[in-house]
Amino acid sequence: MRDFKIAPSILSANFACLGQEVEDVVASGADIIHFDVMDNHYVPNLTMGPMVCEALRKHGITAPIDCHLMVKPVDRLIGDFIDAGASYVTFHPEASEHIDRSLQLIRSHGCKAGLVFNPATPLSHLDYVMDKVDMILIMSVNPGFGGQSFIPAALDKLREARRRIDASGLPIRLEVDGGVGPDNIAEIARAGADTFVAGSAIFKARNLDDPNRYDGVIGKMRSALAAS
Ligand SMILES: O=C(CO)[C@@H](O)[C@H](O)COP(=O)(O)O
Repeated sequence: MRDFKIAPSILSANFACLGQEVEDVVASGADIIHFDVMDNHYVPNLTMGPMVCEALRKHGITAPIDCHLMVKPVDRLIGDFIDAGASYVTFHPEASEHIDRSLQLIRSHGCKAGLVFNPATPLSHLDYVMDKVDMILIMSVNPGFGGQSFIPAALDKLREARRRIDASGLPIRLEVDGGVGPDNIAEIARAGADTFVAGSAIFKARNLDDPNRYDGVIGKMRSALAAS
């Protein structure tokens, strides 16, 4: 069985008590915290910056934080997020003038680097940089908002990304983001994903017996993965 990771997207958390929300979701079994950064320019929404990432680290969060930068241009912010405690920094090929340079910049700070593919962005951007990525993120919705429906064409793209990763022999994670939940996670895993971002599916499904826990929904996702 692949080493599956579940990464709640805090875009759907209660921002009024974000530190507690992240603590709760980690205590409920989350592996990675997915941190969506939107600039109201590359995508039509505005969310959080490096200060929020730093605040989570100061709050005591030690889980990996996966910063998905939906910002353009991206290079100037990379160092700020790494200084703030990011474990992964991923960005969109459309947001960098020099993709190879941006990937190297991330790795040069000792951070893991990733490229993100919108539904209509071809995987050919990987052609000459496979050895410089630690993560490939396939968007299964158009970026900018939580709560959208999974775009089925992402399954073919995941299969193609998995083929490229296996052919490379490199330890690259294959992440999927958008419309993922307990009902479709098995099919998505069979297409090749190993890292699953889920925002609304997790944060809208607190345990009925304890509003500070999300074990129920995370457990359902793990069971579906185990049976996939
Ligand atoms: O990056 C994004 C949206 O741009 C995602 O991380 C969403 O936050 C996923 O939300 P759900 O589709 O799981 O509600």
